[in-house]
Amino acid sequence: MPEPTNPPVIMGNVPGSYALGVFRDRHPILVRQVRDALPYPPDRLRALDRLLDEVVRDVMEPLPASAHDHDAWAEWGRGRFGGRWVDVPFLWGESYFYRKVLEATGYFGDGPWRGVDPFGPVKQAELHGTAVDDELAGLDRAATLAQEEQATGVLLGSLWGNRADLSHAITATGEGERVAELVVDDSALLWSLLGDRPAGKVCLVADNAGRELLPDLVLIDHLLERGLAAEVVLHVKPQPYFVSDATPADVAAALRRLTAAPGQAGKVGGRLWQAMGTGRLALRAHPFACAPLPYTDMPDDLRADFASASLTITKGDLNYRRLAGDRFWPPATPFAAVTAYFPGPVVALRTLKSDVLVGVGERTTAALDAAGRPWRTTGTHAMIQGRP
Ligand SMILES: O=P(O)(O)OC[C@H]1O[C@](O)(CO)[C@@H](O)[C@@H]1O
Repeated sequence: MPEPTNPPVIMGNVPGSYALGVFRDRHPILVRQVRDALPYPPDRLRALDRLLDEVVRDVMEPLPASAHDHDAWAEWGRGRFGGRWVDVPFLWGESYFYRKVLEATGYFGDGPWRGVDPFGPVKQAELHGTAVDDELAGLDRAATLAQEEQATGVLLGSLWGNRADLSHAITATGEGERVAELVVDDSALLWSLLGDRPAGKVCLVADNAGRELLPDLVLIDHLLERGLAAEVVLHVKPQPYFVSDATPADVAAALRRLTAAPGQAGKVGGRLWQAMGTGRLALRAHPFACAPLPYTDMPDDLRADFASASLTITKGDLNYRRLAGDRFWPPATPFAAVTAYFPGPVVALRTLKSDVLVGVGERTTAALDAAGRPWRTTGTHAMIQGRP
């Protein structure tokens, strides 16, 4: 398949655009929420106030020279510091924003706030909320279904779990009803990639913790239990990112939540706990997971990991943006062409929360546009999109 010519990168400064709204509206709210979420001391509060001022004045400052990753960001951000936040690529600017939040809270510092997740309180509230109780109880009902329905259920559970994203929730007006009909449905391809050959390694590149990670873990258990995967590597973020992105600590918390639950949920938790102990389920938190770069730029060790998998499943909108490239692709551009660089079969499970879209025919986009309600950035629509 010929390589498509790269269309323009999504920038933050397009008037009226989704990206501009994230910089202008969401980021200041988020800094204020972080400020109020934990009892920070005066120096951290001052640092958070400086960050708030920086995003409101819209002048991007570099990381302090003492930051452990100062040089990497200086290189990635060459020519950008001192300029406006909105004038950088959307993906780059959002990534840098979350890095600056961690700097302000002292996450990497030498003080007592080192390693304290600034988004911990919202993640914990979600994980221990009653919505999760209900969702876990649903696993008992699902266990009575026929095998094929169970498989569909765990896949759709993981897919729609992506709506539970606490960064999107900040400015979203209500949850918005989900539209059951998928924009793209390559689920048959996914099952055939898993079932038509001896079970191998599956990489699952996770997105959000809590209400998304729990159904991801249920999907992983399904793959291991049904012999569709011999081993699973669960990729998470090495540090807090995009509010609710899953870190190793969030995986541990989700597994504890599962094992403490009654019924099927507890059984799933017990099996996965054991799988972690034997290495059938491995955790990886590669630094590249928080880099402001698309997967085309992935380092060799990560490439080798994906290359050795019989399937990589990526979760969520941000991973989709990194997989396809955060660009204004004509929606009909084939997914297979855009992801040809990826070192193995890949399937993306995503609810649509940003402008990137490929592999969707003109008829479908026209019909969705004609329905007269926003669908590309609201998380109401979803897709399962892959290539062998
Ligand atoms: O949790 P997800 O599905 O990766 O979505 C995160 C999304 O939230 C945003 O930060 C804001 O909507 C998007 O830029 C991003 O793609």
